[in-house]
Amino acid sequence: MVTIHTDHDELSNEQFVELRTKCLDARNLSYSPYSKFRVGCTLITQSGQYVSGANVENASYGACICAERTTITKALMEGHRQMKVIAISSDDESPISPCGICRQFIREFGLDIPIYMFGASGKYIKVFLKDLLPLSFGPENLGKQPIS
Ligand SMILES: O=c1ccn([C@H]2C[C@H](O)[C@@H](CO)O2)c(=O)[nH]1
Ligand SMILES: [Zn+2]
Repeated sequence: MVTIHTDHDELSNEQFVELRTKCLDARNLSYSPYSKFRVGCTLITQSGQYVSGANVENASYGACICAERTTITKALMEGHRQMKVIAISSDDESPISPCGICRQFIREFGLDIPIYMFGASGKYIKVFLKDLLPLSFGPENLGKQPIS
């Protein structure tokens, strides 16, 4: 069973509120004319910076990119290499969970990354990557450390 957390222990109250606001706002960045399913994402880097993104769809449906991967790629291209937490939101009241490909993408940053999932009204759950992707394949299997 996945352990579901309801704390935000690794963040101050201010950081948590900012994360929630930015993550819900990030839905406005979504380009999702096909599914009309807006997903926002915000991550906090180890240095405390916030990076946001959203899902980007394409007329060739298979080319769609999830919010998590646009955001992580944006952060990497801006020079950030370590993330403290990542958060996602949608227009659903129930928090949504990252898809399999995004779980693997987050895995590159370590097993202990907290993933916040916000419902549209701000209620949330938190899970750890290792619980969403048990027995995962990662950089260590290729003799590498998580991105740093
Ligand atoms: O965690 C998720 C789940 C889905 N989507 C996007 C992909 C697609 O654009 C739309 C519907 O699947 O939602 C994300 O961005 N993140
Ligand atoms: Zn995904």
